[in-house]
Amino acid sequence: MSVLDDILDGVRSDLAVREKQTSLDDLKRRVERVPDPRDALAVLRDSPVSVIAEVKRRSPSKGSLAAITDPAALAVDYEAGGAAAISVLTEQRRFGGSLADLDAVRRAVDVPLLRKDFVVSPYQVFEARAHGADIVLLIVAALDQPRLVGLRERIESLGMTALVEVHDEAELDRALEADARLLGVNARDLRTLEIDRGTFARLAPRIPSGVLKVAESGVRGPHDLLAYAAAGADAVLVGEAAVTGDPRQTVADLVAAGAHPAARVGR
Ligand SMILES: O=C(O)c1ccccc1NCC(=O)[C@H](O)[C@H](O)COP(=O)(O)O
Repeated sequence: MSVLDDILDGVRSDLAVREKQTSLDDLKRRVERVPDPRDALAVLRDSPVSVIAEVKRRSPSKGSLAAITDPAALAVDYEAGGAAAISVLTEQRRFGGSLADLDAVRRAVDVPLLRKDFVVSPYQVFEARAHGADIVLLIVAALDQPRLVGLRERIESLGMTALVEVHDEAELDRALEADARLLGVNARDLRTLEIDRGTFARLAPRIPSGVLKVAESGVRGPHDLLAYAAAGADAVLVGEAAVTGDPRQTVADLVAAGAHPAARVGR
């Protein structure tokens, strides 16, 4: 069984428990009391290369990354550093995240929030909206095509934006067929956990110009952002480097690199 399959098994078990605790109707009622989602596409388009910083406690590839006792304080640092959006990992078993983290971050910052999880059901989309997310991750490798399309439509019908994540050419074709408007290319192979930073440059030429491109994973510092930018990235998603260093400074350095004229080369 691959790491991704193992994660998905756990996600489905945990989801079944939550569905028993809170009905879909209750979730929908909660959604009605939550302010409208932010226009994440407009925000991400606002600077040459935007930075999405991630609240990431641990990971299957690295184990524990940082003792994040206060996710809200971390998010405030990210926002102060200039992050255009913040990604909150809500998967519990392998990443140590939770919807409580999403709530805490939502209360603390105003930038768009990404619910970063392994979404397989409309219930999780309603959860994301009820807990203040503006963007929801859809991982193509975790979904068959009808489900991918259905979830993307559900996310957009609730006013949110779908970040559709791919890792290879076949997944990219499926994402485009599903009308993805915000597309993430993950350098990390979720089945083997290997990182290949060349993945973005390989796939980017096949992505239509109207689609916003996010380079995910493996960003260690400004040099990686500039390399992704040169290959056409509109935004980068950074987790490990942000939580293991000085979060505010790390993000500020990336934001400065993303705003530099050199970041425009190749775009
Ligand atoms: O991070 C992992 O080990 C991982 C393993 C299996 C599935 C997903 C995983 N990570 C999710 C991500 O895509 C990253 O958290 C995100 O792109 C940031 O990556 P990084 O900057 O390399 O921490």
